[in-house]
Amino acid sequence: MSDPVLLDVRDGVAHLTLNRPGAGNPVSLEAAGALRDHARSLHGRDDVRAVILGADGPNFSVGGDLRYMHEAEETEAAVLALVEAFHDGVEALLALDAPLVTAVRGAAAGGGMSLAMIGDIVVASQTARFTMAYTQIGFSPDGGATWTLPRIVGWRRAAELMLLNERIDAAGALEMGLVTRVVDDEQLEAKAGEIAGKLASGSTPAFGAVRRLLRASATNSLTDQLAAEAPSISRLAASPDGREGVSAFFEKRAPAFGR
Ligand SMILES: CC(C)(COP(=O)(O)OP(=O)(O)OC[C@H]1O[C@@H](n2cnc3c(N)ncnc32)[C@H](O)[C@@H]1OP(=O)(O)O)[C@@H](O)C(=O)NCCC(=O)NCCSC(=O)/C=C1/CC=CC=CO1
Repeated sequence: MSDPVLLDVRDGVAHLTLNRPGAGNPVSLEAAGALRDHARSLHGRDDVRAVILGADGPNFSVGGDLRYMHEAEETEAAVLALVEAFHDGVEALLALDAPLVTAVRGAAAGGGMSLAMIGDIVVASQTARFTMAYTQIGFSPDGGATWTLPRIVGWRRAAELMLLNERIDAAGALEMGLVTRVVDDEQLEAKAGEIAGKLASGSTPAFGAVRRLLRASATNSLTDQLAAEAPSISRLAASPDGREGVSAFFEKRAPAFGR
């Protein structure tokens, strides 16, 4: 059987593609493991300066593979194994300096929605529809959704998404701030590629610092955050990219980062 998640690196951008289109790209044990392994393989690669996580077919992902969970003999152990593989993949993506663009068409349900939400930039097509889905089958969320969603849309709306499981269409997702860009269905890959391409020509260490600082801000006090920002900016200012950025400013040219 083909790889449930494809990886292709070209022009500084790693393309991760969920590849079970006929089944709606469920997060199966195989898919979670493949996502984790591919994400880990990107670590230490200087040629990866942005990542796009998208999906083949009409749906981004219907979420955790309910058939696997339903048929498991030891349900708790089986679901834990699946969630741990899934979470290892999420952690591996979050640990990269390279920013993450998620590209969503069709359904992003349960773990599929959680996965879409870890993008730094989330692009949706007109067909996108999001639902937390978990509690309607008696589950609690995973994939970091109880962390990301309150920070993206606020506690009140996050609670509603997780308790009522309403389907949010692309316009609703844009209005709520779940996504920042909605494009025609046939434009989705091009728009995600355009954004990732722009990010890939930027300063990857600076983007990595932004990702870490933003996440740390969720639990840091302002004093702690100031203490984290100071060594970060000073280290980056003295780095090759920082020096190039400032030189380019004075020379009135575009900076050439990380080459
Ligand atoms: C909103 C839907 C995602 C899409 O609705 P619709 O387009 O109307 O399609 P359907 O007719 O409902 O479904 C098409 C077929 O796909 C099967 N299917 C749908 N979801 C799943 C799934 N999650 N696992 C397995 N199979 C699924 C569905 O049975 C249909 O098959 P048949 O044609 O053979 O009948 C809608 O489908 C929907 O609401 N789906 C359920 C969403 C859901 O509950 N997802 C799981 C939430 S829990 C979770 O995500 C948990 C984890 C745990 C572990 C690790 C990782 C992630 O998450």
